[in-house]
Order: sequence, then structure tokens, then C-alpha cells
Amino acid sequence: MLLSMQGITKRFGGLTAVDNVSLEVRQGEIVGLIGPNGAGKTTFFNILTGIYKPDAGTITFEGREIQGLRPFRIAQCGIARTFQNIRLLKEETVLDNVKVGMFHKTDAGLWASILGLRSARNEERMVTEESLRILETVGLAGYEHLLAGNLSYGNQRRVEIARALVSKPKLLLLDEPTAGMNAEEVQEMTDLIKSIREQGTTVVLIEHNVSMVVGLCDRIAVLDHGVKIVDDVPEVIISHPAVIEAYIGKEEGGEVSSGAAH
Ligand SMILES: Nc1ncnc2c1ncn2[C@@H]1O[C@H](COP(=O)(O)OP(=O)(O)OP(=O)(O)O)[C@@H](O)[C@H]1O
Repeated sequence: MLLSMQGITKRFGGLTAVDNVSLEVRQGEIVGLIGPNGAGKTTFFNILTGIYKPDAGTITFEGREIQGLRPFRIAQCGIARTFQNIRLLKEETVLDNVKVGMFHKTDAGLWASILGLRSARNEERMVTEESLRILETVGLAGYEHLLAGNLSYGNQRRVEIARALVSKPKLLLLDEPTAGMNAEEVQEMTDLIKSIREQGTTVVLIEHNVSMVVGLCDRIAVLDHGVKIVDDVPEVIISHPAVIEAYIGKEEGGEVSSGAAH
């Protein structure tokens, strides 16, 4: 098991945002995390990446307990993420935005780079080369010198993913990668996530677009009011009564098969 989260709980005052949730992810899987607004999905990611400390529970990544470590330590373990709201340096180039993703990996050090030492220059060149290679894999070859803020929404998301990938993570966490995208961009993002997995990176994604996750994921976990109500293959998820209830409400029936359900 690549990742094992057991009994994760997080409270904000009187609100239990994540309530005793467990999730296991195997190497090479694409796992979806879905659920209505406020279900606790982003909080769950924030616990996994060290932004919040869980009130209870353990997180084991590659056999090592990592709960409570600081975010940069968790990144060093090989867990990278993107955010629900795109976080790019919009006045910087695409290339520089991607290079930022390598900072916790480089070790020539601040003083070396200030003094212009050769080790720092070599490292800088390696980081640039690797960033260009990753930009090519996410479909942004030739965009490296444009300002990130001038790119289309879909391409800005690709830059974010490139920034996460440049550190060669073992696990990539994507928080609503298709938010605000049209159907064509959603398809392109789906293809990109598949290619990322093919290159050996395990993926967990939060999504509201149910048809997209059903088509993409090996397994889907559904959160509702902080509780995991089911965790299974997509075919089971779309016809599961608790999922239908969480998404559509008690009165209506039918399958959860349409896109962008909230
Ligand atoms: N820092 C915080 N302080 C207080 N409450 C919080 C905090 N972060 C999240 N919450 C609350 O925890 C609950 C879960 O929020 P979270 O953002 O994890 O849900 P979500 O499933 O990601 O929702 P969405 O799909 O709308 O992004 C919500 O009720 C939210 O208001």
C-alpha cells in the first residue's frame, strides 16, 4: 500500500469536518474523492499534506508515519498537490512557475546561489531542463517564456500540475482539476491525468464532475458531512443508494451519472 490513512478526524470548533475517515491507495491507482459541498474533501487533502494536523488518526506513506509533519517535509516524502483555486505567480513566466516546484528538492543552498557557485549553476540548469521536459509532457512545450497570467484557464491548470510533477512525486493530489472547464478541456485534463498515471505517478483527485471521475478512476470514495459513506469501484458508486441520497436527496431516485453534480 502506497498510502494508508486510518481514522482521520479533524474538528473546527464544534464542527467535525472529517470524521474518522480511512482511505487506502495502492501504487498506480487513480482514486477519486467526491461528495457534496462542505463534505470535508479539501480538509482531508489539507491533513494529508500537513497544512492541518489531524485530531486523530494515522497516515502511513510508503511504510512511514507522516501525520503531523510540516508541509515541506511531506512534499519531500513524495506527495505533491494542486489547489482548488489556481495558485500561480501570474506575473512570472510559465517556466519560473514550474521551477518553483523543485525548491524543496534542490540542495545547493541559498548562499551558493547568491555567490553564484558552480554547484548552484549546475543545479539551476538541471532544474530548467527538467521543468522544460515536464512542460512538454503536460502539453505546454513552447509556452515556457509566456507570463502565466496570460494563459487560458485550462493551461494555467496544466502549469500547476507541471509544478507539482517537477519534483517527481510518487503521489499527486489534484483538488478539482476540471473546475471551470468546458467539455473539451475536461476531456484533455482526463487524458493528461491518465498519462501521468502511465508514467508511474499515483493520483488522488477531488472532483465535482461525477461523470469525469466515473470514467477516469479505478476507485471512488464518497464523503458526506465529514463521513466516508462508501469507497468502491465506479460501477458500484453510481448506483449506491447512499451516494444518490447524498447528491440528489431522499425524494428523488435514479443513478448519479450526469456531470457536474453538486
Ligand atoms: N479552517 C477552517 N476553519 C473552520 N471551518 C472550516 C475550515 N476549513 C473547512 N472548514 C469547514 O469544514 C467543512 C468541510 O470543508 P471542506 O472545504 O473540507 O469541504 P469540501 O468537501 O472540500 O467542500 P467544497 O466541495 O465546497 O470545496 C465545511 O463545513 C467548512 O466550512
